[in-house]
Amino acid sequence: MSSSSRRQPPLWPSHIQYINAPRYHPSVPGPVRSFLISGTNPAPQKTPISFPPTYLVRIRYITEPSHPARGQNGLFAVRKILPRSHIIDYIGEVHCQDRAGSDYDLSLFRSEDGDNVGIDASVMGNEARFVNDYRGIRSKPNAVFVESRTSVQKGDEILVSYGKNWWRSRTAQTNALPDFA
Ligand SMILES: C[S@@+](CC[C@H](N)C(=O)[O-])C[C@H]1O[C@@H](n2cnc3c(N)ncnc32)[C@H](O)[C@@H]1O
Repeated sequence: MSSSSRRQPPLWPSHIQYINAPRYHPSVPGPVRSFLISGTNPAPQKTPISFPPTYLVRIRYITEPSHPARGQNGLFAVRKILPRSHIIDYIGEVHCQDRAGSDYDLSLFRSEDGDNVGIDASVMGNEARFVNDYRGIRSKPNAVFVESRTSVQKGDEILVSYGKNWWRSRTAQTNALPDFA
């Protein structure tokens, strides 16, 4: 199945576009885009990079009363995931804008020219956009945005740390959770 024909997964929200490869916002300068697409090669790559589907996780609606993201979705393991496994790529819209209001925006890097490059999955993305932060759920994350840190058991929710700054900028949630600085 080609990357463009892959179907969206169960429970995918109808108002969010499901994508299999990053999209580039016009705010991303050409050299930054070339770097991201083809490493150090400045020549734009004609064929977009496609990312393989994941068979390790699925989206699940959270109903547990004690879960701080109850009424939202989370990403859960469908089989045991060994330490250091690649779980899923975080795909979304690559941009160089201030998107402080987005809860789905990851900072990628700062370019030599000072562009802050982010990847925002608020309006388009893949299953990775449903990864929750571990706070209030487990004592520590079981994954990082680079590689799996510990083994993950079948049925476990995939949990990362969004970082203290992310939570500090959202004071309402921070007040509700105990273990922030
Ligand atoms: C990237 S989204 C994660 C997916 C989200 N649960 C959903 O269904 O779209 C980030 C949002 O999830 C919620 N969230 C994630 N981790 C949380 C946690 N530990 N406690 C409370 N809310 C959390 C917050 O509403 C946050 O703004």
